[in-house]
Amino acid sequence: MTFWILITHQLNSEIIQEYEQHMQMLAAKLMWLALGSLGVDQRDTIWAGSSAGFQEAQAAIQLNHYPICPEPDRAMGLAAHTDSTLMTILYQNNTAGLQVFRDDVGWVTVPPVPGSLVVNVGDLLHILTNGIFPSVLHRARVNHVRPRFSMAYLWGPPSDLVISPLPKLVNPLHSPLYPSLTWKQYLATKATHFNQSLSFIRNYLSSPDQIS
Ligand SMILES: O=C(O)CCC(=O)C(=O)O
Ligand SMILES: [Fe+2]
Repeated sequence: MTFWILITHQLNSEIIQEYEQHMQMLAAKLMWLALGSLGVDQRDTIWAGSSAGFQEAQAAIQLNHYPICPEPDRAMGLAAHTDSTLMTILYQNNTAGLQVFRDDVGWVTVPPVPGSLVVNVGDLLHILTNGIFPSVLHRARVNHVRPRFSMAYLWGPPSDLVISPLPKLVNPLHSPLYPSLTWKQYLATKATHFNQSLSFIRNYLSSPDQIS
């Protein structure tokens, strides 16, 4: 909580810059762990740069505040969505609220664990891995006892970089499910098609120029 107050009072402070630097390094590390587990290395991911640190990556920090709500069953803090990122690294204060959707059981609460961060796979990692790492549908609930805060580090590629299923993950048995497109194009699609965006672009495999 103290950390949050400091940040909100000094948005341009060194604290946020330092947090950003740590998140940048963590995101690169997590990206290699994810890609490495699929046998993808630096040769297959040219934009990672010579130091493999994804220096060209773009990121934003989103600060979320969910005030106490007298009727939490009649309100939603953040509606169900997937993130339009490669991945999102989320800090939540010690108040539960984040839920992820699991096909087999429905909405599941992600309990805040002190000192831990939550990593959400975003739509671009879903595309890049041809759906092997599916992006996660999630939402944030409110409660009537305590306010909730979260801080999302939204991490993605350079906005004009063309993203497509990694060639190494595509073969005659696993055809590419998504077309090539930039983050900018994907965000424009998301603005129109919301949670249907991934299935929408799947239908445009043969004519990516038409995506907007
Ligand atoms: O507040 C949360 O736990 C979720 C935030 C989130 O999903 C987002 O900022 O995209
Ligand atoms: Fe999110």
